[in-house]
Amino acid sequence: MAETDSAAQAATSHAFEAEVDRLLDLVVHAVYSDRELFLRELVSNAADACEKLRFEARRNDALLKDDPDLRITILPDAGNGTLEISDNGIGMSREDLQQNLGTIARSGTRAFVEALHAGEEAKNLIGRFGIGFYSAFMVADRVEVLSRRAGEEQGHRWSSTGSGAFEIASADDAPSRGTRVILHLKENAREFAEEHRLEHVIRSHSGHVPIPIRLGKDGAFREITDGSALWLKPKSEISADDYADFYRHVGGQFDEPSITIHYSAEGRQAYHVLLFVPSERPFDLFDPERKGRVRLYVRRVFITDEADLLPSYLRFVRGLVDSDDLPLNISREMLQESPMLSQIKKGITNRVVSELKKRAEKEPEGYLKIWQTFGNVLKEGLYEDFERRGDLLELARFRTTKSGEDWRSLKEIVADFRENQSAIYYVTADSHAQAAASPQLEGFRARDIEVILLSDPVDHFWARMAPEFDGKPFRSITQGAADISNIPRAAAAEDGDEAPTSDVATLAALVKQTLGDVVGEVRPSDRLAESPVCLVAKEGALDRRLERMIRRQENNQIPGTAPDLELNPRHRLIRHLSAEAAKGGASERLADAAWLLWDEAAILEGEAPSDPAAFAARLTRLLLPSEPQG
Ligand SMILES: Nc1ncnc2c1ncn2[C@@H]1O[C@H](COP(=O)(O)OP(=O)(O)OP(=O)(O)O)[C@@H](O)[C@H]1O
Repeated sequence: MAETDSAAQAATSHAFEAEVDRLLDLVVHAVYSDRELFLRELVSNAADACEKLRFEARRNDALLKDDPDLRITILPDAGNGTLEISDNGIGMSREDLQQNLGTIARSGTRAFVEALHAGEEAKNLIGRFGIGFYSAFMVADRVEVLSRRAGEEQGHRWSSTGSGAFEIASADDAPSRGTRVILHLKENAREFAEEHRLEHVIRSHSGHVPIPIRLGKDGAFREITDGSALWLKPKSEISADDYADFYRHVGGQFDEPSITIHYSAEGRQAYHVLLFVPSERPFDLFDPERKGRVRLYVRRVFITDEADLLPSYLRFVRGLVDSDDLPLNISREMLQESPMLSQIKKGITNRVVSELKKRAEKEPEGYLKIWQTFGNVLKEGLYEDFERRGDLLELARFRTTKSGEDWRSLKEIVADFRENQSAIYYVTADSHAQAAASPQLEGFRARDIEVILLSDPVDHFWARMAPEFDGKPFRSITQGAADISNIPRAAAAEDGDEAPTSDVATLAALVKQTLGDVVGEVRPSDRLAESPVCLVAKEGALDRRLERMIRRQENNQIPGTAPDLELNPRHRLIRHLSAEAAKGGASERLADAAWLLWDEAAILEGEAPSDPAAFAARLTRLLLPSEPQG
């Protein structure tokens, strides 16, 4: 047999991947008060290994063979200062050991390393991301892993002191199936060889792992947890702590769940659901893949956490679904097509959305925290899930020109509509401050019309698809003609005089003639109060800020659309220039002024003048006292 030849027998030494080495160096030296969490990580791995075996045994029950009862065993030895965590799960081959325990395969650990690069301190991060297997080195100065992959003849020993390298050798004392992780405890971590300490840690962090855990001493074993499925127990028997503990195991999270959703569906299909909305952002929330991690079980057998049971805008939800009806031998490919699974997806998506709505109604403050944490992910649903768009709009909370530090729902915004107001107005920008400083807001403020201030990148996308809420369309205030002239101005007394309409029309025509095709239309504005000018995207064109964002992404390869320029007839400058235009017609001075108005509007948008040299020359000409005549 190939495995028993002398090459395979030899011990080999391998360097840790550079990132692991760096990570271990930090872990070994970290003064981290919650280091007991190493046990949860190792128990979680052992449980996963048992669940993987159960999955593979669906097709090949010989794998379970003479040892069908899956279990995790914790074996302390205070005399020798060791602690062993063993399982009779899937086990690891030589290649598995080398690959899994020498590199960074795990997304949580990768996120940890990235945050370290970003300058955060290791001890603050361990609690937030977890570092999986490598956390063993918080309490051990040497770790041995003896493992035999289910169905393979040869077992192996992996060992390391956590600095630089690890060794792998063939080992006859490996378990007949599964893995033994042996920790040689550091002097200051001997407490983890004490039975009562271990029992406490297991109960408080791993009490609901769905594989039984037993604690051994002198050849005798005591069952600490029975591995029963928490999700199948009646709610009345489960405490908040039980749920939180299970959530951390199943979700790989370290916080408290903010919503727990536990129910069984009956009827056309029977399935059991235990889902959690976290209170903190999972580290992989903005992974480009945008995948969720809800686990799928079939009759208590873990099948996969890649079944995409929820739409990607709910990817922050953690937990599991256990189906009574799906066939146990379903392949991952068949899952994609399964109508039964689509029904489950629909059912649980509706349930999560309705639980969020319930929370929003019953506990608005708690809900607001959830929105602040996950709102920018939920908003992706506004353009991805048309069916539930109405529900998601109800869930949305916004900062507006009237909200101050508070957040407003669309229902509240519509309830406070001004007389004659027919649309929900919004402005998008790269930041909240920039949105709030938009000159286009002035006319809306003067009329006391509330405008939603949007500054998440995702806002540019959903808002422009112009959905409606409660029959009211959404309108960007930086786009199209403003239809607010029939809403009375609240601060009419403070307004200056308006330039005569015909004078403004003359000025507008002159500006258009001077600027030519760079500008769309030039017209008097309703939306301004303090600023003399502003730019507005054409109706039907892209919103200006979205266009700018897309142009930046495409390296300005796509042509922009010429925006309209609006003039504020109440502004002294426009009054003055209108009068001058009406009196004298075109002049070099008015041509300079036309271009400067255009540049001023761009500057108000946070853009640079299109031709800085020409801008500077015109400004200089205007600032110089006029040359004496004759
Ligand atoms: N007891 C074990 N039995 C079998 N394989 C194991 C065991 N412990 C660890 N492994 C393997 O080592 C890999 C790395 O483990 P580690 O704890 O670092 O991350 P992880 O468990 O994959 O992370 P995550 O919790 O994100 O799934 C595991 O994915 C698994 O393949």
